[in-house]
Amino acid sequence: MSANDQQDAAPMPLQATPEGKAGAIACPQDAQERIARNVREILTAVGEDPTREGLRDTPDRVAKMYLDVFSGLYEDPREHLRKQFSADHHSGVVLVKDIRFHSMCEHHLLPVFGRAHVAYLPDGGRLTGLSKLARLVEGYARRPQLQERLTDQIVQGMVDVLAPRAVLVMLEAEHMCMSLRGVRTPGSTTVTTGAHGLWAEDFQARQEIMSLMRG
Ligand SMILES: Nc1nc2c(ncn2[C@@H]2O[C@H](COP(=O)(O)OP(=O)(O)OP(=O)(O)O)[C@@H](O)[C@H]2O)c(=O)[nH]1
Ligand SMILES: [Zn+2]
Repeated sequence: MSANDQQDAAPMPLQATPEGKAGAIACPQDAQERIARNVREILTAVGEDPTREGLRDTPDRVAKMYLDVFSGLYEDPREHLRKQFSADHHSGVVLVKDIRFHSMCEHHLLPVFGRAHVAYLPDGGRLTGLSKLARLVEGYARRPQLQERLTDQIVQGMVDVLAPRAVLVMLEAEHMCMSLRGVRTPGSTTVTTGAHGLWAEDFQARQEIMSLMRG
């Protein structure tokens, strides 16, 4: 592959998922002010004084924080994959391991963090930039999420844009809602996988990629 091979892929229409959540939504104009107002209310409700010096700017800080950690709602992460290269004759596995990500559990709005391993088998015609796979993970992670949905959206995003022969995604993550509160099991890790194409159908082939991911 040479630098001259780099090209923008022809735009292809992206299908909305049944939940309509794969793409971008518009950020409400008054989001910052509304979040801040409600954080002030939470502080008051727990018996704090939101006007004391240390808390005075907290509602605004928290509002900015939420708009940052949920910024993936306002982009279609699949757009990153449109930057493509001609694959020449490469038809082997492309695996990006250990993509660190942070997300937010949609049940408790507490952080989920871990590593994503993302692999695909190009169709012989299309490769995307390696960093774009990490950007895809990041875009879907920066939303209120379930780990299973995050996994599936990453798989589907790659299928939608790259039309690969196979995709395998594995996420290993710790949920603060399980360590900080509730059952209180710090250090436990949840592993989820999602597969498409050859790696969904062929157990042996899937095991080979999983051992590369874990190796
Ligand atoms: N499947 C799945 N469950 C999740 C995820 N994040 C959090 N949960 C779970 O969502 C569940 C919510 O259960 P509820 O009983 O409604 O809430 P809760 O009373 O706060 O539950 P506890 O966490 O058990 O105290 C909990 O079991 C969480 O562990 C996720 O990404 N995937
Ligand atoms: Zn949770």
